[in-house]
Amino acid sequence: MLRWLTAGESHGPALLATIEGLPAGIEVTTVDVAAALARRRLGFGRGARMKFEQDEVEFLGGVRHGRTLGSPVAIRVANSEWPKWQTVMSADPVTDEAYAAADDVNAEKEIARNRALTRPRPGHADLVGMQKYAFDDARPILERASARETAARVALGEVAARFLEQAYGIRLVSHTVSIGTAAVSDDAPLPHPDQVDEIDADPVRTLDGPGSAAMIAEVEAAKKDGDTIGGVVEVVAHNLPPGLGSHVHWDRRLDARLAAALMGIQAIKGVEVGDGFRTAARRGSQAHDEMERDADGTIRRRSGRAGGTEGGMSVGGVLRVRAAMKPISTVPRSLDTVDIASDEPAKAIHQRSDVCAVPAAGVVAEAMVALVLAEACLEKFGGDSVTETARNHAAYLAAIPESMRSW
Ligand SMILES: Cc1cc2nc3c(=O)[nH]c(=O)nc-3n(C[C@H](O)[C@H](O)[C@H](O)COP(=O)(O)O)c2cc1C
Ligand SMILES: C=C(O[C@@H]1CC(C(=O)O)=C[C@@H](OP(=O)(O)O)[C@H]1O)C(=O)O
Repeated sequence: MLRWLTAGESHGPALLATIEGLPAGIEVTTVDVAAALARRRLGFGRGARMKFEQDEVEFLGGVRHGRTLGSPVAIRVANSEWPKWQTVMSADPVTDEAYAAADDVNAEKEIARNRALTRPRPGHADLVGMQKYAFDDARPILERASARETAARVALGEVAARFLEQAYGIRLVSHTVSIGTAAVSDDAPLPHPDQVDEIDADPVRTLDGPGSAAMIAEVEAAKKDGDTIGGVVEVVAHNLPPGLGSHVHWDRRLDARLAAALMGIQAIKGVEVGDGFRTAARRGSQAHDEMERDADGTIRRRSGRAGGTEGGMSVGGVLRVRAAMKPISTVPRSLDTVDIASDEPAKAIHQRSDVCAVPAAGVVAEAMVALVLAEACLEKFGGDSVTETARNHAAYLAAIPESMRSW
């Protein structure tokens, strides 16, 4: 069983992430995790924070001399913002007098920062969070609702991705498919994991030159209008074995688990496995992946419309999932809301924010897919060391009769 959790607030001292159930022997270092976190900070349209955020990483447990021990892995990702927020986000009680007495040139700013946020943003967690958790201030809600938390997931996702590659040769890549109405061309080839650096070098994380220029223009136009913009990202995983997940129960279906994991990312409002919604508009003869035997007798699917799952199981080879992100809800030109302190109509809170975080969402989606696949692989192959689970994987593949081999 693979279990993982994150903790921490956007302006608290740090985020914490822990994962339990990974085997021993995964090679992973703080440099790997820091590199993954740097990828999440990328992307045209992100706010000021990403320019100075350091995402300092520390393993607190579970790794020794660059290899996992089989014990829970614990990772701390520091928040560069913490020094400015120590009073506002103090775990222990702080009085107004303590603010005033603070030997701090920013004392006034801190007092301002601590004022109750009473103009909830439509589209953010503010109002419903205040109702549910009985706060008259949105601060305690937005601090955890913030997608700052995704840094912790990306840290864990990197450990999962190292594991998948070392044990089973599974590799992942993500890219941006569209921002606003601008999209990569329909016939653009699927990205390969070898192209990650090339994708990351593009301001919106795509390999499609004209698509990139059009998406950048969409972000620029939104920014100029004091607006925000969303889009669609895709994650592609290579070299999957057949049979991850199961058809026997809804919550064991790999597609269901991927959908839940992607939908669990802040601001993701739609998930597609393979051609998903586009398949719904096709006839059956054009919707499925017909099979034939290759010259060497291996069963080959002629297309990948299903995205690599049938019956809730990976079919083997390439997996392809998409996630649709809504526009950021902290809209600079501010949406109408109600001030819950004065009961008056008001403009929603506006604090520093991203205009577009779609490229970063791709990196987060990649991490979530890695975590789901790591869990599904461990269910299928078990093992307490990388060597043991790799051996089980090889034995499973070798035991599939030749007449049924499909890759
Ligand atoms: C990578 C990433 C960055 C985000 N940045 C912001 C932001 O700067 N401002 C904002 O209001 N929302 C941002 N969001 C979205 C909010 O966190 C999200 O809309 C909010 O938590 C409410 O959840 P919901 O949209 O899923 O309903 C971001 C989301 C992601 C995935
Ligand atoms: C901090 C991150 O994203 C944040 C996500 C976010 C939100 O509301 O989701 C709001 C902003 O936070 P802040 O008020 O600190 O600028 C973003 O910067 C991050 O991704 O690391």
